[in-house]
Amino acid sequence: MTVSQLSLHNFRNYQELRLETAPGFLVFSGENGAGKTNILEAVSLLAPGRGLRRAALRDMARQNGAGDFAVAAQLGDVQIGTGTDASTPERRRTRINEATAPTNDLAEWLSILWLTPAMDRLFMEGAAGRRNFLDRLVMALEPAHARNCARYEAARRERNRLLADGHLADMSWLDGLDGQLAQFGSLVAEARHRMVLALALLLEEADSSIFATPTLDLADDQLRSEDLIHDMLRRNRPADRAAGRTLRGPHRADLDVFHSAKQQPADKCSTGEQKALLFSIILAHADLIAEQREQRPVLLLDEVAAHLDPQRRAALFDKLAERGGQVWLTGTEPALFRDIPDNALHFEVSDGTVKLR
Ligand SMILES: Nc1ncnc2c1ncn2[C@@H]1O[C@H](COP(=O)(O)OP(=O)(O)OP(=O)(O)O)[C@@H](O)[C@H]1O
Repeated sequence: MTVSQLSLHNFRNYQELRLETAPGFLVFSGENGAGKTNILEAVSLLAPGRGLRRAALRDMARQNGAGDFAVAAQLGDVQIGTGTDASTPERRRTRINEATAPTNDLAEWLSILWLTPAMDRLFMEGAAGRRNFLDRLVMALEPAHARNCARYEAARRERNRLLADGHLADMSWLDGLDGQLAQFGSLVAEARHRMVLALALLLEEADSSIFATPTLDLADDQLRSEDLIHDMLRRNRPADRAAGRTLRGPHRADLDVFHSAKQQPADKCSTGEQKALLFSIILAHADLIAEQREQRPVLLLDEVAAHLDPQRRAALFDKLAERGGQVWLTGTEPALFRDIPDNALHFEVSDGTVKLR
């Protein structure tokens, strides 16, 4: 499935926009602040979660607009849409084929992944960013992962509240929450484990001549079965009570990435090498989606071309073209996309308007 039409209403610097798109490459160029990333962010909202900037919904609504916003897409004969109402700007609403639907159901329709300049620091910063990236990779493969993560998080929040309040007279409540954490935590951890194993197999065979090949590992990966998680939660109750929160569990998972050839952890690699590791992961993951979901991903690549030398840039375009799917690319200079396949659609973005070049 790919996006055949994108419509925006009061989203960031777009009052109204309707864009006819096609499978393959979609290139958006224009000067700084024109609204290129905003388009990619809009597409990223067609997946569960907070989108590629992880921004608050309120910030996405156009300033000086009515306070609401809408992003809608046509996927062949399927219509999906998400946004807010002016009366409830903090609440996201989603519609699939004109019927209200849980936002997590969006994962059933599109496998969306992105790389943004902010992700250049993915390996340097805390585990939360990598966990988020990991869960996106899993969700693009197994749509149910979005729902399982949400259920785990809801149970964890509730358990943390109980631990922080110290109202533990009703132990059966805590028992029930531990059961839920173990059940959904196990589904989350098993899905991450499956994806990392499958991706590692593809990465072993990947061509490492252009982009460095990583090996992947999951921290605390033994803690996967429902029974093990349940036992751990029971044993950790005194420590959790003292801390007022759940100290251990799948919410602390981390994705460890190593540069295979250099035998170095990713955070010790150069900026360019780190970016190359991310490209390798994204490309292998696109193959995994094709293999397991029999569809191609929608890739949102924000300003990736500018940071590659011409040879690597051309190699990236080739590799993406081989894989098919839909690739949304941004850059300030149209010249950056000279080596892109002929059938690409080039758009010029200027101050919240988009024109076909
Ligand atoms: N809620 C909003 N309402 C109106 N305008 C907004 C809103 N949020 C952001 N903007 C505007 O959108 C513009 C930024 O758009 P975007 O980040 O898409 O630019 P870009 O073309 O990707 O730029 P760059 O090349 O610098 O990355 C800025 O001018 C910003 O002020």
